[in-house]
Amino acid sequence: MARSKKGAHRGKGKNGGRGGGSTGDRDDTYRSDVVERADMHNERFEKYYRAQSILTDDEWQEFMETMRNPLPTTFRVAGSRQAARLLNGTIKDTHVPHLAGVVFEGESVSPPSQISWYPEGLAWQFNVSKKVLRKSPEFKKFHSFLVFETEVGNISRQEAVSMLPPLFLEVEPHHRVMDMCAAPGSKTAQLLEALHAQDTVTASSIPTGLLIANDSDHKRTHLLIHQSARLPSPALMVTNHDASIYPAIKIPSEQTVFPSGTKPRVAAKKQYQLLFDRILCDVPCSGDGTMRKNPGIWKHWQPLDGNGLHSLQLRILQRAMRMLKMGGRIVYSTCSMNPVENEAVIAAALKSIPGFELVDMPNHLPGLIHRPGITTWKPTVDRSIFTDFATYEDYIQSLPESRRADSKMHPSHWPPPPSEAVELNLTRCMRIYPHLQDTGGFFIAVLQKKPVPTTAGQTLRKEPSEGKRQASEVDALETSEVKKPRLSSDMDTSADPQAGGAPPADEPEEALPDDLGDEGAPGMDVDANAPPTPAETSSDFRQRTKGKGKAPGNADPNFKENPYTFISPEDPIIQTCIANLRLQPSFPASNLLVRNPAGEPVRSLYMTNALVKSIVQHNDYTRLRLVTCGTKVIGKQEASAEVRREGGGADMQFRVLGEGLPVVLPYIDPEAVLGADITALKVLMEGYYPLCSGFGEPFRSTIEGKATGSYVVRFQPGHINNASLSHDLVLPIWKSNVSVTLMIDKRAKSALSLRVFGEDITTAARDAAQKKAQTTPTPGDAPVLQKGDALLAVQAAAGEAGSTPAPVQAAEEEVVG
Ligand SMILES: C[S@@+](CC[C@H](N)C(=O)[O-])C[C@H]1O[C@@H](n2cnc3c(N)ncnc32)[C@H](O)[C@@H]1O
Repeated sequence: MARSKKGAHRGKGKNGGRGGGSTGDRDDTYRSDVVERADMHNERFEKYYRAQSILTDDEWQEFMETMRNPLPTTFRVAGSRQAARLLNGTIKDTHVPHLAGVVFEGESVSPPSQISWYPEGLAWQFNVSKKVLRKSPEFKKFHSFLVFETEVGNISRQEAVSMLPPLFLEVEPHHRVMDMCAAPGSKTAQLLEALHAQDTVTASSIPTGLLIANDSDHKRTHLLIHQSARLPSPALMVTNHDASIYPAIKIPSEQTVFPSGTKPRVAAKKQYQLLFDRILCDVPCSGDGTMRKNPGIWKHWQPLDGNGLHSLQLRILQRAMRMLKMGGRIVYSTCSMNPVENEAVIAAALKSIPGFELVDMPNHLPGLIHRPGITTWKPTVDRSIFTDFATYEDYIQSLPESRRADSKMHPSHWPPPPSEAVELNLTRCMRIYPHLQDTGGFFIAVLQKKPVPTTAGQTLRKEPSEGKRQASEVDALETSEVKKPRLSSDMDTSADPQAGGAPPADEPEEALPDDLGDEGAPGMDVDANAPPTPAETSSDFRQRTKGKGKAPGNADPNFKENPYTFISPEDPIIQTCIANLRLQPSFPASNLLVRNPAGEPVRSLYMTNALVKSIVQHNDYTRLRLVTCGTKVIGKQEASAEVRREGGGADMQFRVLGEGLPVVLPYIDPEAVLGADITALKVLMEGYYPLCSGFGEPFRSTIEGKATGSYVVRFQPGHINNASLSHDLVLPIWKSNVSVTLMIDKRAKSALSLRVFGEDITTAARDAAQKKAQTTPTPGDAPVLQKGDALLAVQAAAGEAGSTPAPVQAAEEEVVG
């Protein structure tokens, strides 16, 4: 077996809670090494939640019983909407009918079913044992399909409730979106998909909006990069900050949307603070809603974790509120059922920053069953679940004076007085309990920033500022004044200018000062668009035109990422790329950047949209702690020895990368895209370097007539034997002297092969099968597979590349978990 079925279980994540965890998702913080059912008890848990009266006595048993049952397997068809629809069609019309009527050991097994509330039926669930997945040929095959499509990012294995928050944000392609606590990134992927709603099956759109995915854990930001590589986006930035003190981001006036009536004095300023239309606060929490997936929590759960996280959760939400545009929306979510992490945070945030309201969205997702937020609760002041103090004052009075200052409890742990709770509309929050729809436990609140009416027809024109710097938010001129949060000393952020401390009540709105000294616009204004002079070397030219997203001063010396350097469109290498790749004049060449200390286009070119470029150019990337931005589109192809011998290579250095092709495709001259059919695709699948002479006509003549280099091929829909290509497929190839290579990752190739040909016909699969045949162990003595072996195991599972029993089990644990 790949891992032990028994053993100790870690009970707490980072940051004192689910900090590293997430509902579902590929997240190992609370690895669910199996806990015996008999051990699924925790007196403190029961006592605490009984005291909260969140459920009736009748429901309590059902709730507790469901908490002890394993979760169904759930997944979401991911990627751009059109592509997702196609794959969903395959699941619905091909896989599910095959799985209907399966009988295993005398019992019928239900096929996957669509999650009723997920839009367009793109999310699924099924509840079958590992034994069925292993032994039933039909389910084994379906499982292989899931493993492959998960590997290449077309399917996201995600807990059902974890899919909810992005659906309540209703992101549109022009929105400026912030995901405050984003790693590992399953919700980030959903937000990106919404930003890319205009994508087609083959081509990506370039949204005018923006998604910043942030996480305070540097290592985990790399999970975000991995996750988002599945939907390459020029509109993405990944940052590494403590969300509760997220810095103000500057944007120039041309990226600012001025509401009508903006004072000329304000509009004339050069820089403003970027405000967001949508912010997700999926905050670190104690995670007791994930107990079904992470049964180790049973052993360690205690309510002081929730008490301890409350302050951080509140500060993150308050920071989000200060970065929101008027009319903008925040979704606050946790996978905890504890009111101290939920309604208490919402109530304290609403009280500390006026001008916000909870949005009532009970029927937003028809079919979703949830309960209203609660208006009163009983925090415990110690581990023994002492919940008898009705107010903070009662509690603090009970302490000897000498201990009061050390208390970890805050007034905001307690519920507001009943009339205030009604005023705050806390019942508009949404609570999801496991027994309602066989899910994990979850909490969601949707907040909106509203204009604050003052006298007839007028609104307050007060803006929050970034501490002493008076950074204002011109996008939201008509917002409320922001009061200093009523937090106790350890939560008070006003001393930190980046934490958004509140301005004096009468501070007028101000744009950021034009003269930012060390943070002014970087070097692109140095005649960057003048073409290279005849005397100038490429390198000189680059020095002159460099537009690094880095400014001196204010920089964070501990931030070690490479700088971001925008390359001038006139750069000789860019010009060569444009010519060789046949990119049309509309190609946004000025949005290409490189990431290396020298700022030279030596390996990969990334593409951003205009807004991301603007942010990179107007902010010190070390202050932003920018881990990545945009998406890789063009990469250097080392010329083969053969090409170099022939004197070639210099002109052929760059090619469109497979991952960047959807972004670049709309700009490639259609005449330059080669046409082919499913037969040519089969040849390219079956060999690493098939000879040009091995293709049928007309593709053979087309490709034989081409010089060495990078090309893009559009495969038309069609059928051969049992294989079927139902839609256009566009892929990059590399033509050498006499052969051709499909330039996609071997896992993507295998997934594609399974989808189109019904089996893995790739060379990698054949090689793997051969290798396995030579080393097949005797049953019972099988090797433990590593993560990267999963594909191999899947081939075995699907019976397509030899079969050994143990690796199949390993693959199951990768996906079914
Ligand atoms: C519940 S998880 C987020 C899950 C994520 N939204 C998803 O759907 O994949 C909470 C995340 O918050 C991060 N985190 C903890 N404290 C933070 C802070 N102060 N600022 C930003 N992120 C923080 C943790 O590293 C963790 O990745």
